[in-house]
Amino acid sequence: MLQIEKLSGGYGDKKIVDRISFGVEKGRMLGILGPNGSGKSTLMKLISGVLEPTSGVVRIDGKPVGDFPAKELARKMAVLPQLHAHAFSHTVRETVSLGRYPHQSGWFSSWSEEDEAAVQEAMKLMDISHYESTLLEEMSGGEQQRVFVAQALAQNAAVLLLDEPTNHLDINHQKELLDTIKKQAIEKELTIISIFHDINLASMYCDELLLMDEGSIVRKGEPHEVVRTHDVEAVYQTRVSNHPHPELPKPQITLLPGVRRKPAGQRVRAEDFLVTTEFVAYQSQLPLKTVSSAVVNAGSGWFRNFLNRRVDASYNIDNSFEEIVDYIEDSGLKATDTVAMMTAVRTEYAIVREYAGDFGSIVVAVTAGVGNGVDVSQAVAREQRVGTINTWIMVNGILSDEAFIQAMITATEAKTKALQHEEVIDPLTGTIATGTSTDSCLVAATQQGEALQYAGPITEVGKLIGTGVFECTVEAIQLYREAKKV
Ligand SMILES: Nc1ncnc2c1ncn2[C@@H]1O[C@H](COP(=O)(O)OP(=O)(O)OP(=O)(O)O)[C@@H](O)[C@H]1O
Repeated sequence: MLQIEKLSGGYGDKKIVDRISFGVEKGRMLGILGPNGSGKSTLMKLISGVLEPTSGVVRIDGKPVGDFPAKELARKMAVLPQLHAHAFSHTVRETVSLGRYPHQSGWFSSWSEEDEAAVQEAMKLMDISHYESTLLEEMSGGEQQRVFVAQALAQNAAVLLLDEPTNHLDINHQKELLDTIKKQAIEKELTIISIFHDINLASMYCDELLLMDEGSIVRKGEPHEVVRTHDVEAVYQTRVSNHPHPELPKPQITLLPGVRRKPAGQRVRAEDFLVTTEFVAYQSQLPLKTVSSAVVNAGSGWFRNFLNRRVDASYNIDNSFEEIVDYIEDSGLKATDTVAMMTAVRTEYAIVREYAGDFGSIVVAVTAGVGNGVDVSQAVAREQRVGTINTWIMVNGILSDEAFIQAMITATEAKTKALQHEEVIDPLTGTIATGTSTDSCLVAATQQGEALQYAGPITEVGKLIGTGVFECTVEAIQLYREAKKV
């Protein structure tokens, strides 16, 4: 393992790195993060011995690096520097072969099968074998970067120090390179320290991160301990937002631009909803932040078009997605900018109403078909049909993440209360229904105006959602029943 103890150093009298200590176990990868000039490269140079530390010690498996003869140290530790001395007029193969230098007693004279195998493997890993005879100056920046990483890998050292290995690489090659390095770390039990500018890549690939500022460690630990909004904002002096990776338990950050959307004074109004026999639709000037269980674009996102489309009760719901996307595009809208759900209920019976409060207002839109009522507490296998209750809540205000979730809960409770009020019965159990088997809910917000941190029934917006969804659902059920009688 690699141990760094109270390491300090810099350039002449200029102290850059100040008493830094940490350790990296075999098979693990540690990422160094920090703004420009924070001392990342200087720390790497102190670890690799390019710079003489003013104090502190670096140990490999307990032995101070100063005690290793130069060539032996090079067999233990490979370095990918930030800036490469351009070895022009060298071919790819020659450049990668330089990585074998520490393993040789005499220059090329002692080129062994082992050297050849290491070079071939490194070129294969970095996907540059086909460039073997190409001159470095004839390659792109990203291709050259892969050659230098191959050179470091060919060195077959147990410790790998990488200064921005993904520099110049496109996203696929960034992923390929880091996948390869990570795999090498695990399979060959390498110890890897790598500098990153991309916090998200570092979070995804590193077991541990170290956040530096002004030559010191601000925070060190697993990615979830380091990639935190507050620390990243303080160190990089920029606004960021932290969110989960869609597939991995690794936090990711998104930059929040300094130039914000102009508050265009946009307001969602009930009279701007289009209610026809074919659909209920709302088109917003600006995208609304939306959370929904729609058919198209479910989950969260920003959308301008909202569609609740009527389909026949016998509609085949297996291939509904593609069919509804075609329908959206045929209507002249962009599916990528549209949240769409469907219903077998007659959409002209939709209830759309506006409710005003001190903070602003909300618009509630409900279509309800209750022939398909389900008592959720007695869930049993049922035939799936498209008679549903679709509930939209559009908020003129800024909803926090909590508020989006609370708005959904409040709306669902209000819907259930409406079914109770209207004594909608689950035909299978004979008990009061709590919803239908295919209900959808959508909460959208302009993200302009007043900030609404919460949306439970204790809050003003929650009260409007509760009353609004209850009233609209009751009325929609009554209309549905009236229509059935005719
Ligand atoms: N050769 C040098 N001589 C004198 N000062 C240097 C030298 N190299 C770097 N410095 C100074 O040391 C400080 C830290 O530089 P370093 O390269 O370690 O930062 P870094 O975190 O790697 O930055 P970047 O993200 O820009 O690569 C900077 O203020 C820089 O000006």
